[in-house]
Amino acid sequence: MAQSPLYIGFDLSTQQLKGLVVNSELKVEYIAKFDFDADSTGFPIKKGVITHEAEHEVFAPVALWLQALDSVLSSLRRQGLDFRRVKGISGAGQQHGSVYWNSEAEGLLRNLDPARSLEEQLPAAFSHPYSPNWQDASTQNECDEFDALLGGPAELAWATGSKAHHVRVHTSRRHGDQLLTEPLSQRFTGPQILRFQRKHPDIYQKTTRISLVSSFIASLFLGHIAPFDISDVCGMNLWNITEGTYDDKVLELCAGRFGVDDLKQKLGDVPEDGGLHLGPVHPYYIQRYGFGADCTVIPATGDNPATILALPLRPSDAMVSLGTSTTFLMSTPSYKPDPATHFFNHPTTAGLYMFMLCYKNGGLAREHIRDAINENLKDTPAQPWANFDQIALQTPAMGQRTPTDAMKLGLFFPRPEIVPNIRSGQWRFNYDPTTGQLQETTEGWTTPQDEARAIVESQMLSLRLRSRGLTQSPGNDLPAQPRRVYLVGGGSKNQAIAQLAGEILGGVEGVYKLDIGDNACALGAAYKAVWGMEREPEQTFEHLIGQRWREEEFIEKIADGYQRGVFEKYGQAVEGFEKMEDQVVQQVRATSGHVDGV
Ligand SMILES: Nc1ncnc2c1ncn2[C@@H]1O[C@H](COP(=O)(O)OP(=O)(O)O)[C@@H](O)[C@H]1O
Ligand SMILES: O=C(CO)[C@@H](O)[C@H](O)COP(=O)(O)O
Repeated sequence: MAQSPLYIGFDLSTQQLKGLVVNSELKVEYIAKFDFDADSTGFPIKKGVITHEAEHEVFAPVALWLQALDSVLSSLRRQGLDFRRVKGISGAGQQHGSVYWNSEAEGLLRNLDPARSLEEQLPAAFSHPYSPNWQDASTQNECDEFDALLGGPAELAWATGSKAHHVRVHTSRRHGDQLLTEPLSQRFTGPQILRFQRKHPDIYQKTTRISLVSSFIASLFLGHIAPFDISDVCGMNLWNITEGTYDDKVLELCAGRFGVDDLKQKLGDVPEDGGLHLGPVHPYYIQRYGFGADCTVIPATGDNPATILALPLRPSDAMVSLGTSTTFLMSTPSYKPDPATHFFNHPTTAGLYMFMLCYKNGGLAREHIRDAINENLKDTPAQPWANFDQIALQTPAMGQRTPTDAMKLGLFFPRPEIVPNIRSGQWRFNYDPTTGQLQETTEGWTTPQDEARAIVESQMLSLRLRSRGLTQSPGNDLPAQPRRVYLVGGGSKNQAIAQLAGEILGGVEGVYKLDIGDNACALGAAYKAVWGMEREPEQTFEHLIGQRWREEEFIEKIADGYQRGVFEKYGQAVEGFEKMEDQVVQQVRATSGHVDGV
């Protein structure tokens, strides 16, 4: 019997490259991983990047990724993958990073020699050997200019889906006698290109094309420079989402004296079809690894857009990625941009958008409280979350031991936060929902115990506050809420967090975790390749994946979602939470200068 075709999704993220192989039935057959810090040779990196403290620059050596790609392919071959079965390749790239190619690039890519590695052959193709990373914080001035250009952050968000992400003085905090500066990431590509153009005008001039990390992956497989993907291009602050074209005004600022036409050439066209056949895989891969000549390259997208492709996500579903940071993703037909959130084109489906919230304080902030509780109890169990979980579940909702108690609300940001854009710090409040009275105090708080529930509640209330305009009533007089909440990432293993996520965010059908855990974005990229290659004319991604999706094998229900009464009580808490955030932002503005809108 003929074996099923296979499809590879690559995930080129900050700290690793993964290759994940699925068959037409969406079942994972192989996974290979290259950890940049642990497995690379010859690069002075830490957590996948190089940091220049003085200028707040964070960047990655592009040659590192070349080394990683040959290594992942070799690893898949060692595992026994028959590359002749692979009919499609797609990928997921860390968002916002850019790669700068020179005039030699097309020739070098076209003439790749299978006897030599990518790392041996391609470094000469780059006009600049480094890719600015999404954690970079060197573009304060450029972000200010981007935000001011169209009238303000809200106008830039309306045009491009996001404001320029940056911070001002409020990132500084006192630690004893020292003034520590903790810049936030200014991660969108447009301001990065503007700074590059001004700082290295000669190199900018010699740059013939600019790739995103996603289109860079596709370019390596194609053997020529691939276009941007329709979703990932929205992470640049250069693409006008409603008009479906680059925004000329923003390009004018970004290109400076080199001119818009020149920049447009560097950026290239953006095809609308996320399943487009970009072309066959380059002979390098056929001869070196045994790919067939009929293997096709499909546009690679950003890692967050790829994550929503890891399942047939419906517009009323929500995904929460509980990693080092927290990201909240929804697919939605509504375009409602706001300076605190991000909108992207959906990676596969015209007429849909991806809504994203990206928080810096996720797992790390929860770990601080987990460790404080273990220390307080003088007990660090083998499962370090055991005490945190038990206490979080024993604590009543909003810490209200009796119905007349005040609700306990807090913000817990050991690192500067993106949502809201604010310096690091901790704030605790009591809130009386009957009078609307809010008071900054720790009265009635047992610290750190009460904080276990309070931090999870705080993180989930922030998600509910910012996504409520996108949810709808599922009918039967139920309040607006997601149909399902899907958890991915390291924190999705945590039963207590799952339960609180359901109580606060709702989800009429419950809270689920993906079997694939932390490989969701590589899986989404592989599914994109399946769809690109096997779709019928006009068949949507959701339809094709939905038909082949085997719920019982791929996901697990881990908690109830909507509970009448509890959800409504958290509705009152959202009001208090919003007030509290406003108050804290005002306070910080008064004491340390400018803060962006919440
Ligand atoms: N059982 C658990 N309960 C809560 N959080 C957990 C648990 N196991 C791992 N985590 C959290 O998962 C995070 C790492 O998730 P992961 O998705 O691997 O991260 P990354 O975003 O860096 O890829 C850590 O911050 C850790 O605190
Ligand atoms: O900046 C963002 C999203 O806007 C990050 O989510 C990057 O996309 C990096 O992803 P990882 O490498 O951490 O997966």
